[in-house]
Amino acid sequence: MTIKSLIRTIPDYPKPGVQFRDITTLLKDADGLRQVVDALVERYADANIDKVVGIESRGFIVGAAVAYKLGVGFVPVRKKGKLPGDVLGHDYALEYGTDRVEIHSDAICPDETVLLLDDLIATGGTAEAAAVLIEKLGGQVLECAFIVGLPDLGGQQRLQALGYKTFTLCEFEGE
Ligand SMILES: O=P(O)(O)OC[C@H]1O[C@H](OP(=O)(O)OP(=O)(O)O)[C@H](O)[C@@H]1O
Ligand SMILES: Nc1ncnc2[nH]cnc12
Repeated sequence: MTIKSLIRTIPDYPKPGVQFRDITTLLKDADGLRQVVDALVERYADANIDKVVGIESRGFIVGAAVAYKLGVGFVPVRKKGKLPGDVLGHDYALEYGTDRVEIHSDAICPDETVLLLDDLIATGGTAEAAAVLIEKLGGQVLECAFIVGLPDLGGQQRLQALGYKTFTLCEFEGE
């Protein structure tokens, strides 16, 4: 089965009007999980990546697997107040609410090449906030990669307008 066909849609979650793209049905499928990790590892195998940054919480799952297979370290970007050390933070708006993400100040070294990974891009606010944090630490964002893109919500265009490259494994458009 394709990656897209393994993603379940839950209408009106967590708020009326939101079509929630649920990747747990993809992750629990051994072949689906393998397809996702292998496709991302193949894309970035020769890109000289130093770190993979994954965004809480769903970005941790695929981010850690990809970092392991690329043979590089994994860095979590977390929601506010969850990281124990000295942090940098950035506020952002969600499709349904607002939040703040943080990264450990010593997580990225200047000039490191970073792959930013998350499960899904909607408005792009979360990924933009994470990319800003990586750059504040001196890292270079090679690309922002996602399992799912929701082009109707404009996130990829938003990141591209800011100069970031984006990549998605599948998209849900007008559905
Ligand atoms: O492009 P955006 O509009 O910023 O939205 C995308 C973000 O929203 C979801 O995370 P959520 O904040 O729901 O947290 P979770 O992964 O812990 O469920 C998703 O996993 C992305 O991180
Ligand atoms: N429609 C959606 N489905 C799953 N996760 C999301 N995060 C933001 N919007 C989302």
